[in-house]
Amino acid sequence: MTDDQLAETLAAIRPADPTALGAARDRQNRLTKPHGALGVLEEVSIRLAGLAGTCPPPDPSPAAVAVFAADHGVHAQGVSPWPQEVTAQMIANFLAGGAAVNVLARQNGAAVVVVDAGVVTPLDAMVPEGARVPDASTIEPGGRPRLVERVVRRGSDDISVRPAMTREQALEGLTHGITIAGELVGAGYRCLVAGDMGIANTTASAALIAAFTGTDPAEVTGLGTGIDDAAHRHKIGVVRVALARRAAEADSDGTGDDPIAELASLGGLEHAQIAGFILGAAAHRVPIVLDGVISGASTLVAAALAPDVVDACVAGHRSAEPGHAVALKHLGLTPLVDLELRLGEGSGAVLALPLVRSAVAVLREMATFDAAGVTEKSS
Ligand SMILES: Cc1cc2ncn([C@H]3O[C@H](COP(=O)(O)O)[C@@H](O)[C@H]3O)c2cc1C
Ligand SMILES: O=C(O)c1cccnc1
Repeated sequence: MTDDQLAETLAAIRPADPTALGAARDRQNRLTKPHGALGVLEEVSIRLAGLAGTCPPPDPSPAAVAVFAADHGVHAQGVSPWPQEVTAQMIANFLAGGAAVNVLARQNGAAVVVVDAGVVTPLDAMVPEGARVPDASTIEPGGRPRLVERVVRRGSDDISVRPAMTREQALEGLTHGITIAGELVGAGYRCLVAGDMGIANTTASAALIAAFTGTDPAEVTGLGTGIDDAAHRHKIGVVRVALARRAAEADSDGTGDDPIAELASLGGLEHAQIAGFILGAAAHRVPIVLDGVISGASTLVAAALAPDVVDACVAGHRSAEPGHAVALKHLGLTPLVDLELRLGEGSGAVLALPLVRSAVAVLREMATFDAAGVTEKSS
């Protein structure tokens, strides 16, 4: 069942439409500005035209941010200075509207849905009355944040000791993410944002990025929520141990070329759902704005399953985590802003939403030289 849904989604992901891409490039060059003067905004508008298959593309609005939350067994290795229960406490904060992503989403007109993908701490007493909804199709623009429960298991295993989850659990997570993207698109959202919450998830992200890009753990493992030098060295060592364990596992079971096995072994429950969410958005040809190192790592998984998924992605920002830049380079994506953020939750992506809309508005609304009667340069 889940295999079928994944196969169907992967089959639906197609490259950018070359005719719409060409039309958007041509139109950008006829707008009343020097060629290329709007820089990366031009690239974004062309990318979204290719995704929509029409030039100009539709306004990427309204937007919805799905914050996927889960806990990580590798937390036991002392890779984060924060206690694990902060993951659940932050879910309560998201639902009460008090987290950074809530403030930024309110300001930028994005709806927020929180997904429990596998948090260890029981949420019951922390969830406000009426906040739980059965699925994401009822999330309203301008409405209060809601919680959707898609718990595959309560917390992943410690990746430095054993696989984070089984292949079936990784598949189940991917499928939930695909389904949630479909529900939001069905509800009328025309731009999706993937956010994350999970204490210790920068460790699993570093492991995925090292594995998918072949980069040394020292280059992709960062300070996360803020650790000192000794803890950082230890964290790099933990990622190294996880990669060595995975390499031995792949040697013995022959899964070295299987992105789902890689995800199951080194990732987290939220990485699985975020990767599915990205695949789902791409299958529906709706833009997906990426946040920091967690969504970067998840996009590597998605791109290994369906390389054309990248044509649906916009890199909202570049996080201070070093692995993020490595992931973006591997994917060929240029981040829109670099504000030295290192938060996650979808915060950097939500900040970039006005820029994504501006990119499209320019292509839709600017006058051409012909229409405005402006003389073009002579050579
Ligand atoms: C209060 C608080 C709010 C957060 N919001 C996002 N994160 C971010 O930090 C965590 C990853 O960093 P590490 O791997 O170092 O634990 C994730 O939960 C991520 O979403 C937060 C972390 C904290 C402490
Ligand atoms: O890159 C991110 O999004 C990030 C960085 C540090 C901690 N949590 C998330």
